Amino acid sequence: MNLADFQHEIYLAGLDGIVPDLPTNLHRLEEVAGARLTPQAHDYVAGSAGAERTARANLAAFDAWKIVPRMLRDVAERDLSATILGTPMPAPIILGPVGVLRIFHEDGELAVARAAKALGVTMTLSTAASTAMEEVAAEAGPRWYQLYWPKDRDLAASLVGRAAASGYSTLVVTLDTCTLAWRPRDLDRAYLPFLRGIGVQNFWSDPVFQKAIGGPVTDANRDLALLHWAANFGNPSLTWDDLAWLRQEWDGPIVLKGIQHAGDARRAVDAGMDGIVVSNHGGRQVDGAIASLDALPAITAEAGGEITVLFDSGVRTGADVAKALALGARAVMIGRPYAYGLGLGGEAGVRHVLRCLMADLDLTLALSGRSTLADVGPDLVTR
Ligand SMILES: Cc1cc2nc3c(=O)[nH]c(=O)nc-3n(C[C@H](O)[C@H](O)[C@H](O)COP(=O)(O)O)c2cc1C
Ligand SMILES: O=C(O)C(=O)c1ccccc1
Repeated sequence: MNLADFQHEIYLAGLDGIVPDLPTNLHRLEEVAGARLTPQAHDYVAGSAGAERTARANLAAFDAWKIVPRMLRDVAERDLSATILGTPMPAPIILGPVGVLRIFHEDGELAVARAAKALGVTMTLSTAASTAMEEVAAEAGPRWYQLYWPKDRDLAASLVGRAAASGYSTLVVTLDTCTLAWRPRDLDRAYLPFLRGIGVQNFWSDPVFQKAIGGPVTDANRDLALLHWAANFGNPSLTWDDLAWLRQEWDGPIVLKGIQHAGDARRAVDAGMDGIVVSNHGGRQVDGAIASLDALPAITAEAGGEITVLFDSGVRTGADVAKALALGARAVMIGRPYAYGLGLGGEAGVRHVLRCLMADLDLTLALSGRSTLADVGPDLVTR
């Protein structure tokens, strides 16, 4: 696959008067989605914590870094493929974990799995998925599993055991959401999809969970199931010491998602972790927190040589990906853009988003004189 092919396809279709169904500028997807999603679902995905200052800062941080292109470097043959934690990728772009995808489209996680598989892109399935992990696995290509570590250790063990058994190769443990933040848009609508029983499928289908509530979830015990879910979902008492237990439960790579401080990156190395995602959850957790891109340089300086550093929060364009790579990330995760793509166009909408971002990245790097990821380093950018 030539990553820039998508650009040629769009221009060729244009000769027949066919223009793309969705905007190719992924910043614009949010506006378009505003007109098409339910107001609750749109506010849920577009919204962030507090006054949404960190969400805005995440985007603005990319504006502060500028790419410095180089010329005459023979960029005719290009290859942006990478192997990240043993997973081969056509480009250093991963679908990050986004829960409750059925609020955007009836095919939810299955549509995302099909789109990702068609392009050989890795998807990360959320613990808060609206489709059970085994069902998603049956349709998915390369896949990672994101753990929201529940209070009950047996339940945690069961979730990760099921993920391993159904072929999820890397465990992504999200640390920044041991409880949901103050999110005014959701509060003002009294909207939480999980309270409506969406995003609980990995629990409903779990044998340890079912045992705790005395059997499979039915209309009769649904309220009990939701209470048990709510009591278990977040685990604010976790500490770094708990990672030793998880390390024993999971044979493959473990990635800690939500790191923003170089000291925590160091602790991840010390705890025997394989990777980290420098992320602030898209500004959905601590409003007023540092922009995720601004946290990246100190973290890669501290631990980039010892642990695989991934990045998310604010990635919308090929230039954004290039900047994160230049500042030391090995790959990026995307979140909101593919949720909008799903809501607007189902499987084809997710494919559109991925092809836009991969083609844009390829063209950005080529026009900057870089044909492989090995050519991308700190000298690509300046402030
Ligand atoms: C609607 C929505 C749901 C999310 N659900 C999860 C989740 O279940 N698990 C998780 O680790 N992160 C979740 N995230 C965070 C994303 O993985 C990612 O960190 C974030 O979207 C990055 O910010 P951006 O989309 O603005 O680039 C969610 C984000 C959104 C927008
Ligand atoms: O909304 C979120 O950001 C999120 O991570 C989440 C948390 C719980 C269930 C579903 C998604």
